[in-house]
Amino acid sequence: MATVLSVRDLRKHYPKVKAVDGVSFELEEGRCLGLLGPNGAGKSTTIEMLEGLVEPSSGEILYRGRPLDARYRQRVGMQFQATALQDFLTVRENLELFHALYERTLPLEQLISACHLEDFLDRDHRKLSGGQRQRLLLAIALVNDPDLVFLDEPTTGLDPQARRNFWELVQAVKARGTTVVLTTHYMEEAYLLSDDIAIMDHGQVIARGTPQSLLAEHFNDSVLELPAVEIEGRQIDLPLVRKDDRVEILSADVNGALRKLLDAGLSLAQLKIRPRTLEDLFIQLTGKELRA
Ligand SMILES: Nc1ncnc2c1ncn2[C@@H]1O[C@H](COP(=O)(O)OP(=O)(O)OP(=O)(O)O)[C@@H](O)[C@H]1O
Repeated sequence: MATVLSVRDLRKHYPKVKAVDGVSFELEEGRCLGLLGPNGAGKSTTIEMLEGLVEPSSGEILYRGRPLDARYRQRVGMQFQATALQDFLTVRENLELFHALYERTLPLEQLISACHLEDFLDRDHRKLSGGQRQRLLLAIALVNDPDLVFLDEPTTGLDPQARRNFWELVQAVKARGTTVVLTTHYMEEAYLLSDDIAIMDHGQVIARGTPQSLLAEHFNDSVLELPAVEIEGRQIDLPLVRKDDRVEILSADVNGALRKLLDAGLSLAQLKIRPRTLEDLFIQLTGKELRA
């Protein structure tokens, strides 16, 4: 597999904050890298430097072995914020505007059908729903048939159905072999779409790997969950974590934990057992809850 992006010791220091402070990674062709991290971790600044929009303080970014240049700008796709859309123009006119900026493009009708824009082509973009707007912004990101596409929190603010629909579109983009860099606050989204995950905090990458390898590396236990009322007032020789009206028990020996709960006379009718998730890993590594 060819390396699409090589990032070495990338930094962006502002007078009062080290927004990005020594990020290095390689991204292989056709893979999706999910950048995760709490607010202010440096994800957007990293993406903006990779997009060529923000000048790094130091470090190196190579695209297919060469520094970022005019050719790079023709070959990458960026999902802009809605502010990049032109007011008073329809969806089709906005698409045409971006279409005209590139030498190599996908036929507009193909983009319209891939991103399901048919029903509101003649509407002013300010009259679109959140999901429709994100689909338009994705279509614009794909207008130049990019080799590498950046999606910065593409589903923030969407309802669960619109988010799932958007994931299908991203999976279709991946199926074409396009390399993707994604930032997200949704762990389910990261798990589903990313081949590789980089968790950032304080401007640095603090964990990197496939979702499965990260979980295997950091956890050997499962989570047993019971309603708190089941446990109240009982002595149980297990590490318990109170979460609102539930209690979580972390155990690498599920059989042993179940025996102890039964010996203590608990009803296990409402017991849930789940494997560890990316959300658990995120909280363990950053000490922060996810943004709602
Ligand atoms: N132009 C700027 N001038 C000064 N500080 C900045 C600038 N841009 C970003 N920062 C700071 O750099 C840090 C990283 O910001 P960044 O937006 O990259 O984080 P993020 O991980 O994308 O956060 P969020 O999840 O909230 O979008 C923050 O402390 C932010 O306030």
